[in-house]
Parts: sequence; C-alpha cells; structure tokens
Amino acid sequence: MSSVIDSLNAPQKEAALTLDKDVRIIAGAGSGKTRMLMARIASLVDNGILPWRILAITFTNKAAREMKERLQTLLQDAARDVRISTIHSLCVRILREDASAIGYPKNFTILDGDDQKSMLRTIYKELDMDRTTFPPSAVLGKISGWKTAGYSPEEAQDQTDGPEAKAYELYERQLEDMKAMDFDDLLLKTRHLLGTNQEVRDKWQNRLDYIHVDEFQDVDPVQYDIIRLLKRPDAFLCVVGDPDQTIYTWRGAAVDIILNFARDFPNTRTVILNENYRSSQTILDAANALIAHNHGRIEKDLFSSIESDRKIETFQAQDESQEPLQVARDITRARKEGLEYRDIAVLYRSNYLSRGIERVLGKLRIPYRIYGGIRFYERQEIKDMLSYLKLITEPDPEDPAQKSLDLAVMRVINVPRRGIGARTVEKLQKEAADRGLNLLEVLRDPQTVSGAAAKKFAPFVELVDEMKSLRASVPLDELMMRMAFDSGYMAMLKDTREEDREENIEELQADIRQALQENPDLTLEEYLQDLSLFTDRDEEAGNAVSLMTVHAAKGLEFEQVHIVGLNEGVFPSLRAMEEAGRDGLEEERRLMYVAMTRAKKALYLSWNSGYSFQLDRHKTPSRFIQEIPEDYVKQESTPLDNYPVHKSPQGQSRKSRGRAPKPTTRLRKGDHVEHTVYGAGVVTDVQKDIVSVAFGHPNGVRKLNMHHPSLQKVKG
Ligand SMILES: Nc1ncnc2c1ncn2[C@@H]1O[C@H](COP(=O)(O)OP(=O)(O)OP(=O)(O)O)[C@@H](O)[C@H]1O
Ligand SMILES: [Mg+2]
Repeated sequence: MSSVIDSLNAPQKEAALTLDKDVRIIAGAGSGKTRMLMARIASLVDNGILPWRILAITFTNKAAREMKERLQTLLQDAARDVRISTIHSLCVRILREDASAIGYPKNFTILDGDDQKSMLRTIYKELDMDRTTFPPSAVLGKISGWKTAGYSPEEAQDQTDGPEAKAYELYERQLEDMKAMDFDDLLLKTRHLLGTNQEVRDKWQNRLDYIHVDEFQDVDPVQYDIIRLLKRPDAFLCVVGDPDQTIYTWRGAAVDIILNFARDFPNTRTVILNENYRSSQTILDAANALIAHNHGRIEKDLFSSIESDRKIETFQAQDESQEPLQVARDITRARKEGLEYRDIAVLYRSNYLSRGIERVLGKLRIPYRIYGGIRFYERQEIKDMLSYLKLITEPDPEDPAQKSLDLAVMRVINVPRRGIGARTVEKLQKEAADRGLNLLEVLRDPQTVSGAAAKKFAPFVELVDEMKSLRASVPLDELMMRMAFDSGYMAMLKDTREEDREENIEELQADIRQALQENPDLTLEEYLQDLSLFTDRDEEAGNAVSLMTVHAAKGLEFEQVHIVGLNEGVFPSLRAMEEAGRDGLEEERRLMYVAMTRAKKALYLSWNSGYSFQLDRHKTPSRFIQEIPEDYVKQESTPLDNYPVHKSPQGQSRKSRGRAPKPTTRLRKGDHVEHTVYGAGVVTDVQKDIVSVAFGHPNGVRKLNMHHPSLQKVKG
C-alpha cells in the first residue's frame, strides 16, 4: 500500500498525507490531482479509517465509475464501501433517506426534461401561452435560472413583463402537488434540508469524516453550499481543481469559489502541483501558450519531464469530407506503429460534428464509441428525417408487405403534431392489415375513421405526393431540406429553440451532399440502404476509438488526440461568443486548453476550408490554432489521392468531378434566376461562387452555389 504514496512526488505526497482540516490543491492539467486524491483515499483506508466515512464527489458518472475501478485495484473489497458519487446522486441518496423532514415521501418522483415539457403543456393551455412566442426550453431555462438564484415566483414577476413568472408559479405548484422534483430541486431541496434541519444535518455530518471534491473549479454556488453543510467543523475537506479548466460557467460554475476558498476556510493549506505527468513538454508548452491569452488568471509554472521531439500536427482539409479521411489515416498509421484504438480520441466542440468522423470510421470498419452522446444516425431528429425520406421511396421488392414504410409512417405521422392520436393510428394499422394495404395507402382512403379525423391526414399525404413528384428534378440533399421545412419539422425545432437538433439536420444535408459527391448517381433508396452500415454494428466494442465533445472529455487522457472542426465560429463557437462576449471567448479558450491537455504523446489539430452554409461565409481556421507558437507545430500536407475511401466499389477514383463546378456563366448581382425548388429569384449578392438569391414568399433569401445544376440564369 505504501507504494501508492511512494509513487507520488513531494507536493502530491504533502497533499495526500496532510492532516490539515482544509486543503486546496490548485494545479494544471495532468499534474496528478485525481491520482493524488485516489492515493489519499487509499492511504486513509489503509490507516484504518472506515471506508464509508470517506466521501469523494466527482463530476460525471463516468468519472465516478473510473475512480471506483482504480480504487478497487488499490484496495480490493474495501473500495466498494468508499462513497464515490456525483453531487446529484449524493443528493438523491440524502433525500431518499430524509426528504420526509421537508414534507416529501421517500419515493418522490424525479422529473427529467421530457416530463418537464409535458407539464408545461397544460400550463401553456391554462395561461393561453403559445409555444412560438414562448419556446418551452427557453421558459424552462428561465425557471431554472430563477430557482437557482433563489427568486420566488413573486420576485420573478419583477424580472419579466411576460407570463413566464406566472408559468413558474404554476410549475412549482404542480411539482409540489405531485411531490416531484426536477434536477434543480435535487440540489436546492438538499441544501434546504441540510440548512434548516439540524437533526438531519448532524446525522450526515457525523457520518462523514473525510470529504473530497474533484474538478472543484466547476462547482456552482448551490453545490458549494451543500458541500459546506456536509462538513463538520472538525471533518477533513480536500478540494482539487484547475481554474484554467472551468468550462461550466454557463451553468453557474463560479471560478471565484476555488479562488476564494481560503476566505471561507481561513486555515486552508494550499498545495500547488507543478509537474505534469501526462503530456509531452511540447503539448504542454503549446497549451500553456494558448491559455496565456486569457486575462485575469493565475499563472502556473507547469513543466513536464516527458521529452519528445514530436510536434503538434495541424492539417487544413480542402473540405468537410477530407478532414475525417485525414483523421482516419492518422489513426490507421498510429495503429501500425503500435497504438490501440482505445488509446485514441477524437474531440469536437459540438455534437453534430461527429457525423463526418462516424461516416468514415464506419466505412473503414474502425470501431468507435461515442461517449456522453448518441451516434449521429441514431439521433431522434435524424431518424425522423430519414423516416420522412423513406415515405417517398419506391416499393422495396425485399419487403413486399412494406413493413419498413409503415414504421416510417408511424414514426412521423404526428411529428410535428397534426392532431393524429395513437388510437387513430392503431385503427389505421388494423384497417391496413384487414385490407392488405400499407399505411400510406390507407391514409389516402381511410374507411374506419371518422371524416374529421381523416381530414387531418390530407396535408400529410399531399406532402408525400409533392415530394415524390420532385424526386426527379431536385437533388436529394435539397429534397430532404425541403421536406424538413414543408413538413413543419424545422418550425417545430425553431419553436422549441432546439438548436442542436437543427444543426444535426443541416448536417444531414451535408451528409447527403457528400454522398452525392462520391457517387452522383446515388438514389434515395441506395442512400438509405447504405446507412445500415452505420447502424448495425458490433455493440460495445471494447477496443474502440473514443469520440466525444470536449466537455465530455474532462479529466480523461489518451495517447493520441485529434481535435477536429477547428474553424473560427465552430471552435470557438460563434454562439458562445455572441451570448457572452469576451467571457464567452475565454471560456472557449479554456475548453481548448482542456482538449489539448487530454493528449499524452500525439496531438492533431485540423480544420476545413470551403464555404460554410451555417455560418454564411468562407471558413477560416480557428484563432486557437494561430495562438499556438509555430515552433510547436508541424503542418501535415500529404495528399490523400490513394486513400481507399475515395474509391467507388468498382475501384475507380473519386467521381466527384461529376458534380464539380461546370463552366456556366457567372452570375452577377441583379441577375434573374430560376431554381428547381424555390422558383424565380433575383441575385442580391455574390461572394466567390456563392450567391444570395431573393426568392418569393415563403422561401426568402437563400445562399446557393452558383454552379449548382438546380440554379439557372434566366435570360432577359
Ligand atoms: N507522481 C506520479 N508518477 C507517475 N505518474 C503520475 C504521477 N502523478 C500523476 N501521474 C499520471 O499522470 C496522469 C495525469 O494524472 P491525473 O489524471 O491525476 O491528473 P489531473 O491533474 O487530475 O488532470 P486533469 O486536470 O486533466 O483532471 C495520469 O496518467 C497519472 O497516472
Ligand atoms: Mg483529474
């Protein structure tokens, strides 16, 4: 056992063995904070402290699991009894035992996001609020903000002219009536319970002698209160964190909590760790140079003794489809050089960015796993849009009963809501079975449902027919988008401000566009079939490349890390910068610091050029790439021509030339054009190959590639 402590360096040892009551460890990434915590707990148990009197709070369930596993190897069975959990699950545990003291039953209900939204539905009716003016997720966000800031519904009244405060009041009353709690309540009620009931507080305080908190830089004020309420004056509190890795201020984390800790606990012993055991000196220097661009931070003097002459590799892809190819190639190469897939991670700023990587890894049969998220093609909105597309496919000879078509109909017939209930759908299914028809055919001519109900099917059937008739003339990617708009699906997402899901649908368009580039003759049926490649897979491959957002990568480490999509506006995220200005940018930079410091030996940074339809301008590299001094960086520039993915099944090389810009007349401002989908329009702006065209209502102004075959100049 003593070997765990022996393996620590001097300041780590000091932190692990100190018997001071209040200890704070401030240290940079990879300096062994988590490892020190583990050694400290192991040594406590080894010295006879009862494991269940030790608490360790981590940030995610995954981190809690890992800590448990690592302790198990140090302590065997005794590790089981150490209390390791996230703050939320700790609160659930306390409340399940003692919520009766504040008037809740032990088996109170916990509401998730969907439950909250369905509660809002009745409230909206009662208050005559409409979902467009008051998007539910925005209202829930407001309510959560008020709750956490401690505003009562009456006090919230002063903060808004709208009905949100009233909605807040009704929401709280309903929760109260149901004796239910949302995620905020788990923390707030625990704080209230411990703060007001001395008996309960004493009980929990007396159970816990040693409290540890990892990732303390991301604690918010409510969580901090709970931690303080759990600590007896003579109990031991040890917190560890890195202010440069604060990445949750948007959820209320406050960096001053770790900085001002010594004010609340005047006898605090602060330990600084400054040796990094994770990353090579080059990676560390680069990360330090980057974070130095932030203001008002405490300088740290972090060094690594891992010498390496390997530089950080940066890569500029010609377009979105090339970037994942490059990543895949570097992964394959690393594997040949002895790395395992599990040693490699691909990190990105937002969930939608996983799509390109998934497509290529799937194609090349490189096993991967997504942490803290769902695979792109399995996301709800993607499956919905693929179902819409399924509706306009030709009958499948392999599936004479058209079961897959029926499934698609059932999935989207009432998404967005068309007032078609589950009972009606059941009736239709039965009718279809009786008459030997598929659901779409029954919808056209239903015989078992009332005329009023049948009327509701008409727009749905018309949409399907119209889209079918456009198949011949409109490119597939645009057809999908048109379906997303005309079905009301996009409007539904806009109403509820589900920007992530909108981004995913736009990304699906990019996916189809890319598939068409690889094979201009691709049919819709083939496209849908090919996707099964990505959905039938080896479940839970143990040795797989890890894909995740930077947020999910907190605390983890990998031999090789790829950070992709390093484009200005993507990472740093435009939205974050717009919402929070310089603070937003600094938080983005801390995120980049977290991302870079996950890497042990090899770090790859990439971005892609071309035009961004999302951002509405030509892409530029992230400023973060430029903030890394050139000495640490090497540019990759190997041509990808002979890479297998570029080849079609017949072994021909890339066919994308078929869709390459054809030498049409260049469009100019003021030109009249005709578009296969949007109809007649006038060019209002030209930027390189991208034109803005004003179309008639409801299409509005759209950015288009002037060489696209769907766009034609009209003479005159
Ligand atoms: N004294 C040491 N001797 C050898 N290896 C060490 C030592 N301290 C830490 N390490 C190793 O360095 C790596 C980083 O440690 P750890 O994950 O504990 O750092 P951290 O400070 O918690 O990082 P982060 O800020 O990213 O959470 C781990 O692989 C760990 O085992
Ligand atoms: Mg850590």
